Amino acid sequence: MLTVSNVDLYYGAAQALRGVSMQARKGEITCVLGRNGVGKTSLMRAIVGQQPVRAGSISFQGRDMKGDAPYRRARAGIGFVPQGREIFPLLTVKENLQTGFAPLRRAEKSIPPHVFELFPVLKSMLARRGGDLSGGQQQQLAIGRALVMRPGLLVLDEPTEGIQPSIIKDIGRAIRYLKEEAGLAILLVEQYLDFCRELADRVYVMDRGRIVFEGVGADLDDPDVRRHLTV
Ligand SMILES: Nc1ncnc2c1ncn2[C@@H]1O[C@H](COP(=O)(O)OP(=O)(O)OP(=O)(O)O)[C@@H](O)[C@H]1O
Repeated sequence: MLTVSNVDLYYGAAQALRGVSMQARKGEITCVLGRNGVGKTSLMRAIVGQQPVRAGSISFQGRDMKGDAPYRRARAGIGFVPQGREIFPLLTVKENLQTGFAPLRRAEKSIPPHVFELFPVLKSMLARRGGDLSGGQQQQLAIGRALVMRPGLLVLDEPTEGIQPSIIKDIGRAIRYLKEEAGLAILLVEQYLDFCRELADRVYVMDRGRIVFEGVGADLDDPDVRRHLTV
């Protein structure tokens, strides 16, 4: 389980997170929603160690992670699919997947079969360059690369952004499989409300650096919650 407690995060003098507390549990999908610029990406970057926090604590499976570098968190089981995917355009699909080997022990350096079962397109495109894939295929590759690290927690920052509906369905199906069959904890940032409502066991809504609502997927129909999400 991931536990974030009272986290403050600053960019220079500007405070992006204000006393943020939340949890993501094994076998559950936790969605973080909110308008543009409210701090969702900052929270994900704090969790995976890409952005230092000034106060508060972040623990995963009972271990304090706050001062740990990103590779240590990856090794501890935190996988990250960043906003914009950040795949390597000049490396092949296979090489992109193999970059996920970095935190693994020698005996573990293989691509788990469920990566190709969830995203068969990756298998048929192993020799293609990442940059030649469509946006949706790149998103599947970014998820596949995170799965190569055998995470216990998968953090996804807006996986449906700019993706065509058929691939959004595939990604939704994959996320549900990873929760139900692989027992992962899933933490998902989303702007796409219907996607969250369908998938989420637990939702957090952010506004101006704070968590302003905590509930379940069905609560997304509540007008008070909608108020925080409409521009
Ligand atoms: N590297 C940075 N340097 C300075 N300010 C930043 C930086 N990254 C984000 N911010 C600011 O921090 C605040 C929160 O941004 P963040 O990207 O976390 O929000 P978000 O909810 O993820 O937005 P979006 O939905 O647009 O991705 C914003 O005011 C943003 O301008």
